[in-house]
Amino acid sequence: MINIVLFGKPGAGKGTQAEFLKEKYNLTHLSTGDIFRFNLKNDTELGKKARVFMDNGELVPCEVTTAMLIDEVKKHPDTAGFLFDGYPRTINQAEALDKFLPTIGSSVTATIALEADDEILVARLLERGKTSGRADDQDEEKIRVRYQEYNEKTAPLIGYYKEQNKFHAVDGIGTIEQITERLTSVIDNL
Ligand SMILES: Nc1ncnc2c1ncn2[C@@H]1O[C@H](COP(=O)(O)OP(=O)(O)O)[C@@H](O)[C@H]1O
Repeated sequence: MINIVLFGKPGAGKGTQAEFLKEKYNLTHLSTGDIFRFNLKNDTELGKKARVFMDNGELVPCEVTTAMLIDEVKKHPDTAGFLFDGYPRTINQAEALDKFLPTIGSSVTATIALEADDEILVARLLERGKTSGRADDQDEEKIRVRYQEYNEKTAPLIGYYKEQNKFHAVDGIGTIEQITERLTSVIDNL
């Protein structure tokens, strides 16, 4: 089983690249952002718990997110592997994943970060906000909160995975195809 964690700031292109990578490597794509948005749209209990945080650009509490993620993983017992997109986003979540995966005889294979400058990313998000309907993409203030959340809570994961020799970085600026190629070459050399 191969488990890849796609890592990057909001707007870095995780979702776009995940679409290609899941096909190429036959992986199950789990995007916590997408799962939350699905629950918001359908007004489920989970959606109700997540809405305030998401709308403000804050992280949803870890217990809620981790329970949801584990539920999703368990739905795919026969998969060739997972492509985690948007999870883990805190050290607490990374530890939870490292504790959970061995219970299904697995572990994180590698973390790949898509890197890009904040200015480029904020512009991308505002552009996406024009069509995505996402409340958190339409307001520069909320985007700023997401970057703050990233810097405070998510960035420390770089050190966490470096210590395990599982961290790889890829330049996230270029055409979609170029970036897919860069990611593919990292995965092929794992
Ligand atoms: N692992 C997570 N832990 C807590 N909250 C999360 C997590 N993943 C997604 N969310 C919530 O869903 C929102 C949107 O997620 P996503 O689409 O992945 O964001 P982005 O485009 O900012 O990377 C986040 O701002 C957060 O509120």
